[in-house]
Amino acid sequence: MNTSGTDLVADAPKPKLTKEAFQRGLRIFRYVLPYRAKFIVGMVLLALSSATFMAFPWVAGKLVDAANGKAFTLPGGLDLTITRIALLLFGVIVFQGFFSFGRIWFFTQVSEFTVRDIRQALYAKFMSLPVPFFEKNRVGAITSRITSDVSTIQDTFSLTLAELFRQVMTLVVSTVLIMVTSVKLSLFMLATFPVLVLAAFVFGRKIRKQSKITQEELAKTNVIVEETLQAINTVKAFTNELFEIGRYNFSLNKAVRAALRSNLYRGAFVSFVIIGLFGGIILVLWRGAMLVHTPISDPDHLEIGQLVSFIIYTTFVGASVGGLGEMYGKLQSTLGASERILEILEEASEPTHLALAAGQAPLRVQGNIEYRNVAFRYPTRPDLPVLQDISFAIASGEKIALVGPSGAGKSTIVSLLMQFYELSGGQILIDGRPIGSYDLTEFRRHVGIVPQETLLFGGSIRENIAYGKTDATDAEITAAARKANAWQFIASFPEGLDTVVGERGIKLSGGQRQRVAIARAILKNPAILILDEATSSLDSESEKLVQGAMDELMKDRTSIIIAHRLSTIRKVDKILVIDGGQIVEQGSHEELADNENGLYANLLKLQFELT
Ligand SMILES: Nc1ncnc2c1ncn2[C@@H]1O[C@H](COP(=O)(O)OP(=O)(O)OP(=O)(O)O)[C@@H](O)[C@H]1O
Repeated sequence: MNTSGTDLVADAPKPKLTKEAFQRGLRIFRYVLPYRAKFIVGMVLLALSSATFMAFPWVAGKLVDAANGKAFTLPGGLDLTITRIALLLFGVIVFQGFFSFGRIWFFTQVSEFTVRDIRQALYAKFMSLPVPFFEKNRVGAITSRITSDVSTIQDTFSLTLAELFRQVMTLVVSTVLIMVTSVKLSLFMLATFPVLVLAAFVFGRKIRKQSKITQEELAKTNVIVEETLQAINTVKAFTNELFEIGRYNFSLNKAVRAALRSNLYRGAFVSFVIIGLFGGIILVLWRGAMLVHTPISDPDHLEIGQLVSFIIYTTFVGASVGGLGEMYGKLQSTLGASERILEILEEASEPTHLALAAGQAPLRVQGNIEYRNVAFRYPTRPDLPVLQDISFAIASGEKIALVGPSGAGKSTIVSLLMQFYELSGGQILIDGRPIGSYDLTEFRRHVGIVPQETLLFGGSIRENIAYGKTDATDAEITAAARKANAWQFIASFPEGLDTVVGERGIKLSGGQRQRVAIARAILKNPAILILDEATSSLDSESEKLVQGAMDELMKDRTSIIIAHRLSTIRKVDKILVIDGGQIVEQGSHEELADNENGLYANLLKLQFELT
């Protein structure tokens, strides 16, 4: 029994084992269906190994009887000597070994394949869920679905189910066998021993709760240490050393008190197990010995061998009663885990698809964009209108810039074009058609994005550029890198395109990362382009290279630039000035700069002063 207080699944909520919870949780079994043949073989082997396990005490009892001078005669009339019975016993064990091997092998296959399928389904689901899902749920919580919840289920398929089956079978068969041996002694045993085991189990759970309290108290003292050491300057500056020492001592004493209390229970538990459980066995032994002592003619008389088997079966009964109690907790965790997994699998996906449907012609997009009275609130903050009445039009091949203070809504405007969110009002038209009427995957293929902060995936520069077109040839990748002004720095690395970047590789500078992102977008060759300028300033050399790459990228494409440095957008066709989720001014650079009281002219002045 686990009294150490380490309860691995304690943190996950556990549903009550109701019929509904059971039925809902059982739906996870549909992932086992493809492997049902293996599952059935595993079950048969499990039954066989349990049966041989159950035969062991019986044969062992016969061996004791044979030692006692009582021959063991098989139904065919064959007398078994001590050596033969010992060999039989050995045979039983060998069979059990083989059956157990087979059971583990088959159940492992079922659980590994099932869990692989569940993980695949979950990951595919994650990929297809809409962006708001990831804003409403913490990433940690989502990833624990695919890690710890799936592991819980794996344990169930590989161990818990088999254990459950074995415990039930052991309990039933042991009870029947001892009943056959001696009804009187069985009833006596069943009235005492399992009750003691159950009491021990309940006691054990209480102790685990107590140890958890101790751990929590100890964690609190650690928080004090961590906090104060991290902010040691603040502690010293406020001369609060004594105050912190007092706080720590108080918390530590609380932890010690909790630990003492928990160990008091633990000590009591250990002595309960020793006195109670072993006492129970002694009680049964005592009753059994009395029965052995009765004359053979007495209907209740027991042979010594029978008593030996009886005692072994009794420990089996005790172990399975305790085991079933533990199983209850495990089943709860499994149901909880499978419910959480199914919940995600049943979330609505975006209408994306991975491959082009047969016979479907590739979508053509000219790149005419029109926003008509677009209003928007983020699903996570429905009370806050982020965009109101946004209307503008861009003809194919035109370039516009969005400028405005931080938090005005510029990034939001472009993320709506990607259809990451549903509009709260108004319409977006592409080539005169509502954006929602396009096939989502096909449409996104025609929109390229160079984000503010380029996240490179761990891997080579080649892989990172080819992310824009996964089947690109080396020549295409090199050409894109050249156009993006990235070739110079890539060629300067000894490993060129194979240079590993990301967590385990070299770190590229901000300007270099952006040029990789631009090369990616060039490869993708989209009709519509979104450029989110980096806020952190680059040095002038790097900026010139990035700007040149952007100009190359924007050629012949409808482009929307989110600009933070106004110097970079003088050449655009139109500038939209956004403030508080609305378009407050629009026009060319000259027009806006001339309007002295306007926001744009003010922003321009501010930037000029700063530089
Ligand atoms: N995913 C989100 N969920 C909820 N609110 C958001 C989300 N993204 C942005 N917002 C809010 O929407 C408003 C507009 O943000 P947005 O990022 O569009 O501004 P921005 O003009 O692009 O700012 P910046 O120039 O600083 O990038 C802000 O109030 C912001 O807090």
